[in-house]
Amino acid sequence: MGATGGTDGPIVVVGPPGSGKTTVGRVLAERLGVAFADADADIEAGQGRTISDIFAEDGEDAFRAIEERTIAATLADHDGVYALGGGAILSERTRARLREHTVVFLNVGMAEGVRRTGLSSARPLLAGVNPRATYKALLDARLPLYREVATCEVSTDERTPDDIAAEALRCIDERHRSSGGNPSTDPSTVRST
Ligand SMILES: Nc1ncnc2c1ncn2[C@@H]1O[C@H](COP(=O)(O)OP(=O)(O)OP(=O)(O)O)[C@@H](O)[C@H]1O
Ligand SMILES: O=C(O)C1=C[C@@H](O)[C@@H](O)[C@H](O)C1
Ligand SMILES: [Mg+2]
Repeated sequence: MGATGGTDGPIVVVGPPGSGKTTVGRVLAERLGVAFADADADIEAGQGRTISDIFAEDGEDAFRAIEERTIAATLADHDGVYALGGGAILSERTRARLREHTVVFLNVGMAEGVRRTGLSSARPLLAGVNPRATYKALLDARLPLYREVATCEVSTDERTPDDIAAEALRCIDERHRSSGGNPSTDPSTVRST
């Protein structure tokens, strides 16, 4: 039985860097009284090094392989709220696994996403010379993939994490009622924007 009592496994939170997956995911878990897990944090703990170091030492492909394995293991044995890394949905195998789960897509506009992520070197993909152009390219490429896996889409611009979490919970409840508790029976995403 999953975190909302509807489906097995965790409620999964996806979205671009800075969309608030970690921040809102924690609020969602608190409201549901369940555990929170974060794929980026689990990868760093498992590897004993930062994501920036993994990218620098082993490259992005190696990071993606670790990420895919880490997520598969947690999807199978965690029942709380689970925030994925921003690029986790690039993996076709991960997207296929997410079909069995309730997935909240936190959307963010380019200006706000760039503002929230700043120039932090903790996000190696955005650490280049033109983070604005990089962020736009990333959003353009990934938006269809976030939407492919999403059960609910919630816009996060100009809203507090509490407000976003409440909207996500309303959407999840609505979906469970209309689909008899199984997100895979109705693939259409409910957009709460
Ligand atoms: N709704 C919001 N309004 C304003 N600021 C926010 C909101 N949600 C998150 N933030 C801020 O934006 C920054 C990024 O948030 P957070 O780390 O939760 O994003 P993330 O999606 O987990 O990013 P990443 O993909 O890098 O893990 C943080 O400084 C956080 O405090
Ligand atoms: O958007 C991305 O591709 C990434 C986002 C972060 O959450 C980390 O998983 C890593 O920096 C890669
Ligand atoms: Mg995060």
